[in-house]
Amino acid sequence: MMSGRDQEPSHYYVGIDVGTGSVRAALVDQRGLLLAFAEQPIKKWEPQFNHHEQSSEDIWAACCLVTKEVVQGIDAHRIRGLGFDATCSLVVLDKEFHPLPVNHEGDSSRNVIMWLDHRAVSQVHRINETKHRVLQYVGGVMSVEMQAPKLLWLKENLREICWDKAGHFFDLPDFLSWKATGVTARSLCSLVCKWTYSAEKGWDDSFWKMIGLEDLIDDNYSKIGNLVLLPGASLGIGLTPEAARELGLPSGIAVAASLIDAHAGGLGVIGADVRGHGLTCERQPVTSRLAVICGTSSCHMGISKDPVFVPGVWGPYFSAMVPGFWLNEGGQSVTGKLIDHMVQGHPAFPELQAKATARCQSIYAYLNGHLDLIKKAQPVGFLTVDLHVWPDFHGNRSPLADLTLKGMVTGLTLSQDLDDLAILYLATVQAIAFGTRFIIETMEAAGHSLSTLFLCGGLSKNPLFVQMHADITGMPVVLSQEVESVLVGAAILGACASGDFTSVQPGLLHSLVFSFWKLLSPVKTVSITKQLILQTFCVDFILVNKWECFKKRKQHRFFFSFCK
Ligand SMILES: Nc1ncnc2c1ncn2[C@@H]1O[C@H](COP(=O)(O)OP(=O)(O)O)[C@@H](O)[C@H]1O
Ligand SMILES: O=C(CO)[C@H](O)[C@H](O)COP(=O)(O)O
Repeated sequence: MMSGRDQEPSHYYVGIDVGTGSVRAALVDQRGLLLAFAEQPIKKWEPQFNHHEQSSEDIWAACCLVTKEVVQGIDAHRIRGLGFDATCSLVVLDKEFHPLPVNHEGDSSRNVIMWLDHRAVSQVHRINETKHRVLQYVGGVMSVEMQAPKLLWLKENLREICWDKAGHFFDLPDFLSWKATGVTARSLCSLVCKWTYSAEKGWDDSFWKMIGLEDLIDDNYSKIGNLVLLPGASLGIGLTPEAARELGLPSGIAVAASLIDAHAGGLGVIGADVRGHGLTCERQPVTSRLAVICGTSSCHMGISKDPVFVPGVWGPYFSAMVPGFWLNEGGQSVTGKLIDHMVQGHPAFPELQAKATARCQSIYAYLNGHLDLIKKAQPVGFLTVDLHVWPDFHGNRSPLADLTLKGMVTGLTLSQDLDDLAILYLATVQAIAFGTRFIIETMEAAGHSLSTLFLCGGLSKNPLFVQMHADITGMPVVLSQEVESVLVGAAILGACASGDFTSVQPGLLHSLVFSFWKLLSPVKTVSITKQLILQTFCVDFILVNKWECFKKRKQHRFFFSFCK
């Protein structure tokens, strides 16, 4: 273990994070400081409603561009390791590793079914009807966003142009590590969380037979992975000369087995050193912390020493994020995407854009300022006394685990002005925070004991989003000093693979604060204290009432099925 953040940097690590909307890279030194950052948008296609596709070539090209940018001017010999994280989208390649189409149009450049794709509704329904034992480890109900239903959809819908020709099905994080090293080993993180693999028992043949995908068992599961490594393990002999040329990195540097993006974010924040901020979690085990990674979606990552079975919450997954710990992953399929959708779809959006541009502000900074203005002396929560949003516009991932649920807004008027847009935005943010509270309460009812939230991801840059999560959950929210914590998580993988660090976390599993994380993830802000909750008592009262309504979501589900 290396010591001290005062030590001169001698080693660098590159982290690459592939989100839904963009690829980001960072150069991180051995003190955990982020020295350079670059971002590049990636292409997305929605050829049909609920079909979402990407291109693995386009994603790789973006990885190359951002990596070259962050290592510019750096002594390449000091770069010791590379780590990837990515969304858990499904990449399809033929036997020669060329892209295959995942669409009826036969367009092979679109060879990725994105994680938020909901095309496989009938397939997931049939998978869930089997009640197979592997379902116990995904919260009791498999999500349409996981890989088994998508594979079944490909077999049933694109047999000739895709399924029969396929040689390799990768989770996107594993595709990236293969592309960098030529090694087809899969990360335990991807296989356990999205593919029904068990860290203890491996693949379950009976599951694949029962759902009609027995052909995947052939050749010892060679198409979906038969060599499984812990995240951070070094792959083969490192970066191939071809990938090194494309990325602008030295050939042969260590490349790590990857993580899903939410898990990299969790790894980047959950062990932060909180000493000196008066937080109760300072004296509590790391299992009292909930990492919430908020981007296009939000993922709620809680760990435990023993498996906890939480209905409607994914997991328990062993060693999928922090080695030796079980992971439960709650989630909301659209959060950042929902806020963008509500704001961009409002008639006053062009006016908002113009006003924000005139002030050189982001639309969200402008909206937050506007809410401050219109609330006058009142707490901001009063603005949504009559307006309520139901956030399940893309189904409910957790804890209801019901993809058929829909979104709803109540309390609409004929107003179309900027005030109206700002209030709708606030109600949406609140609804998302209520969703988080719903997940937390469900996890606690099943045995978790949580006291503190650790937020990261694009939405954690929005002070209103952070504050609402604190107010509505009643928990302190900790933000890491390094806002790009997901990238820090990816760089931790590279640091581990290089051999400079022995593990993604030190051996002392029960220590309150992990020293490795202390090194990599210092705390900047404790955004709310109990005192602040008291100051906003009136808001709290309204939020409590809203919460009572929100909890009645099961009735909402009934309403929808009744109308069908
Ligand atoms: N500074 C910011 N203020 C408010 N919202 C932000 C900010 N930066 C990003 N976001 C929101 O975060 C979401 C994207 O987060 P990000 O982590 O980049 O997503 P992904 O990893 O899914 O690509 C978007 O909905 C975007 O509007
Ligand atoms: O299911 C996931 C994690 O387990 C998805 O990868 C994640 O929700 C998508 O990430 P993001 O919202 O950051 O793009």
